[in-house]
Amino acid sequence: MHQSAVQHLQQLYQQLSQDIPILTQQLAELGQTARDVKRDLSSDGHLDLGTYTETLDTFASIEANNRQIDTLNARAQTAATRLAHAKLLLPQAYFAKVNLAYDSDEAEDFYLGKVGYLDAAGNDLVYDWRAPVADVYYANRIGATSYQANGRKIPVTVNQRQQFVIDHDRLIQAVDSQMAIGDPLLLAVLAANRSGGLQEITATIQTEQNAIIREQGHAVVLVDGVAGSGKTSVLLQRVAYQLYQHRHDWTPADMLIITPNVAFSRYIRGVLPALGEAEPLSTTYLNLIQALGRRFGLAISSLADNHLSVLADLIQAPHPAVPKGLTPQAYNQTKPTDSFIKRMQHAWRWLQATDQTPSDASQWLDWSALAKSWSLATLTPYDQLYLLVQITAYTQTTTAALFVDEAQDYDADVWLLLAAVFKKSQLTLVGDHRQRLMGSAPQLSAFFDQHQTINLKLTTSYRATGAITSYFSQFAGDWTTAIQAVQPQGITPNHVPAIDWASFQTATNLPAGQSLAIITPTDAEAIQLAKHFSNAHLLTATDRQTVQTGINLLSLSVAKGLEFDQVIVTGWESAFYQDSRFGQNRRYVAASRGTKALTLVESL
Ligand SMILES: Nc1ncnc2c1ncn2[C@@H]1O[C@H](COP(=O)(O)OP(=O)(O)OP(=O)(O)O)[C@@H](O)[C@H]1O
Repeated sequence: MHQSAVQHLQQLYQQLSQDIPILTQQLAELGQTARDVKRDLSSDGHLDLGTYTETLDTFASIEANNRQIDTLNARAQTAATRLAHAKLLLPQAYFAKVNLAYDSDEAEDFYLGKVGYLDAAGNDLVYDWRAPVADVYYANRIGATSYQANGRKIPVTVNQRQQFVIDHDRLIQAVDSQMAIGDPLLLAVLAANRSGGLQEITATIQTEQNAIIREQGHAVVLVDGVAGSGKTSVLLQRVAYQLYQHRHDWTPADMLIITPNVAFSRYIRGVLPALGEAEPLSTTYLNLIQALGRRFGLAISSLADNHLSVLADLIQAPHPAVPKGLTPQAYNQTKPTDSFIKRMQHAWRWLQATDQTPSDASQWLDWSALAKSWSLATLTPYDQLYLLVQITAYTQTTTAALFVDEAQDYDADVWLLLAAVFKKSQLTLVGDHRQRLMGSAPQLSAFFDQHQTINLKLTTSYRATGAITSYFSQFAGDWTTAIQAVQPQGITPNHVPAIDWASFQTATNLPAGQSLAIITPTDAEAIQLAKHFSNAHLLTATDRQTVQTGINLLSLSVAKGLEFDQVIVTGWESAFYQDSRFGQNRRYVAASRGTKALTLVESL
């Protein structure tokens, strides 16, 4: 291995190791000074408000003390961030290097890490993977090229692109990436065992994934990607990227991720902290709607039997009669030929201007009369929420960026509501149109302004061996010919007529550290199967636990989005998987959960 590379790592490692105790000490001292200043302040805290000049002196000294506290706080914040970064980088100071030449200047090495790090003089020792210059690394360019920084195009020549495997101060492997066939580091990462939660992928982000993570030209990013193509990983890396881009004005509390269930939220927890960011907010759609409903005084227990799609059209049509509950004066601010929604929005603004808004919006309009006027049997609380959001032009401004995973599973009502509530937020919606397990997925792009929307695809599947990937591809409909595998062939999937569950556990020889999933068609079968096991993990949608080493029992709908080293799918020939409408999709989802081994059991 190159001596200078080894030396460089050791120097950097030494610097980080030295900085950690220094920064820890600095933080403790700053904390002590802040406490001293506050104590002094409170001990002579009486305000000397005698004469006019004394008053001014007192205020000036309060002001000076406040400034001192602000400065101390800022210094403590800087030291705390630097300490956190040094700790994060200690096990792996960087994962890549690019050698770049700008104009006629001498070429220079840029090291890329999970976070950036400066020396005491302010020189960049490690660049953050999200820094503009890192784009040339991920975009896999070599030779004369350019990247964007602060809206400017920076021309540059990439001379060399290297990847590293590092363990603290040991440089284990260095790969010249334009020389390597395939991507040996990617393959090594993909061969690892899977249990616990999803891992961050910073060191091995692929070019097509990088384009999604760094997309900045559109407020709405729609991603349709095949099973195992890294959609969830890309979504999380994009959260981190957007936090970096907006580091002066956004915090993790400004980011919201909508996940299918609690088990999935648990599965992705930990990825952002591993990238040096705090955990963003995540919730299910139902929870989000319930919280929104409460803002309007509505108790929403279910989303079923809603009329949002119908209402979206109805509110665009004229509605001459004054809605019951509203004063005619408010409604008559606009022409009778105007749409219902235009008139209602004007009416709401008029009520606001005249200080007449209802104290309880949920009780304001006569919902059953309104339902009747539209020939609807009823307006559910969820319908009422949609109408109130539209009428009051409500926008959730506290969410700067919204992310939705498994987007294919949501119906039109969801997109109608999210598009209205989050019209000021950046949206990233990822899904796979073939992974829908019931009902029919609406065309997502129809709900957003096409000028603000970009549609991107991911067709390389990283999760599984070549054999498993080609096996599940046959059920992927229009994706079948597009899906590409990157991993070696591995073991061919295995069909068996039945499994004797009574003796299965003792007969199974699962390698240590590996996870095995037994995927049943429904929860009831997973619960039934659990009776044969003494220590299997039963996973349900509301569980707070996630994938574990050893045996996991779960239904297909819970298995969605998750992955395991080995997978056994039960009932492969049952009506559930032979269903004429959804059988293929179900098989595609089930067969794409295993990374190394797949067994299809014909019976339940
Ligand atoms: N660039 C990458 N480097 C390393 N691992 C990757 C990369 N891209 C994806 N992976 C791995 O591939 C697996 C699948 O990723 P992920 O779960 O994000 O895919 P997905 O498209 O959301 O899958 P699905 O839709 O099938 O649930 C994960 O183990 C992830 O860590």
